[in-house]
Amino acid sequence: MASSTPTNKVCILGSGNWGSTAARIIGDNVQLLPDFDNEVRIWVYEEMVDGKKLTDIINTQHENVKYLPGHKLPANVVAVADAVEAVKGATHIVVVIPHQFIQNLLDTVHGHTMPNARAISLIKGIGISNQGMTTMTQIIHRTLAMPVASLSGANIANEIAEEKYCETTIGCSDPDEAIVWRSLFNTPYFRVNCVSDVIGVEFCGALKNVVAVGAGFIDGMGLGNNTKAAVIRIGFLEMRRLAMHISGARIQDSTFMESCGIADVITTCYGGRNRRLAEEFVRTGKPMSQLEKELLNGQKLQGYLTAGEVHSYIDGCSITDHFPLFTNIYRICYQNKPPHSIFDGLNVDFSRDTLGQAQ
Ligand SMILES: NC(=O)c1ccc[n+]([C@@H]2O[C@H](COP(=O)([O-])OP(=O)(O)OC[C@H]3O[C@@H](n4cnc5c(N)ncnc54)[C@H](O)[C@@H]3O)[C@@H](O)[C@H]2O)c1
Ligand SMILES: O=P(O)(O)OC[C@H](O)CO
Repeated sequence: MASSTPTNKVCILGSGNWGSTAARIIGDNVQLLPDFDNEVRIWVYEEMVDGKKLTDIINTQHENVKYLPGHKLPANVVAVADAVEAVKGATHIVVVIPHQFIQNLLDTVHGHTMPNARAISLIKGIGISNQGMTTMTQIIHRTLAMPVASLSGANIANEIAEEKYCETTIGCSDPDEAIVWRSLFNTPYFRVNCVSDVIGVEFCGALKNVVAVGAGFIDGMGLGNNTKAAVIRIGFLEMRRLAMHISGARIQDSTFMESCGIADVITTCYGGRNRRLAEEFVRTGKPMSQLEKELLNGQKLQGYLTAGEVHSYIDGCSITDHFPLFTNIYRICYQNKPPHSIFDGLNVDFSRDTLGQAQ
């Protein structure tokens, strides 16, 4: 009996630590989904590794030896250096690059995507524009004019590549689309829960990186678990307050109780790169950008950039008094304030929210 031709095809834009881990999952899952083409193209920001192109290494060794060493990628994951070539024929586009590079990439593929394509953002970061704060799904939708979902959770990529059980959250406003995205990502060790709150999911993912920087400062000062728990609690409340201020009724409070919310704040404040380098920042006094170059082998930090972006927004709205932790973290990162100043003014009453919603 002739098998029907698959109507769907996945492309992954980004091949860092998380992009490569997502490729392992999706590469395996499409082989179980008759509606999906077996080939999954992954766009690689081309670079030379030990004298060879990273795309050639991935396509011959089936391993991203730089960003996810020690874990094989399924052979149906094909590395492509040209982003336009990567999105050709793709109906499902997974966007997973550090947020600082998003607009360039979208401008490159603009006009080359399929009319029926849709996207999902795995990025943890926000954008600042004349219109205020924008999420990654809003930026993708604005540039590529397609439906966009979000995925975020307590998801340290290396642990997922080792197939250690965890959860994640997909935010998708269309329930039918949510089922398809779930089928691409869900595995016995990577459990997906879908909610309809697209931007709530991504605000959680972006803002937790600022809290992670604060947690790293606490570790750098050697202050212990109770102090870190206080920073996590206050940070979580500031995340929620800022997201609600910006997007109000469009965000569901229950989203903060999903993996993308409380669970991610916890994992990131104990196991993430942003936490680790913030600890080094306190111990060595070196700038974050220098530590990123020295210690991450090409991987990128989002937290200290997001602290700057959040500050530019809340300062522009004259609401820094409502966000003392975010403000202190910004000043320690960028204004040479001492790490201990993280505790300045942490006496905001979150039980009576007088901030209101942005107009
Ligand atoms: N690594 C994790 O554990 C993890 C987990 C969940 C979410 N995320 C999020 O996923 C997103 C991607 O992070 P990652 O961990 O996959 O990447 P990464 O930090 O491991 O790697 C950096 C990537 O950026 C690419 N790059 C470098 N310069 C570039 C440029 N000028 N233009 C485009 N790309 C360039 C590199 O080739 C590399 O693929 C981030 O928003 C991150 O917060 C990461
Ligand atoms: O390593 P980080 O700090 O970028 O955090 C990784 C993930 O976002 C944790 O969920």
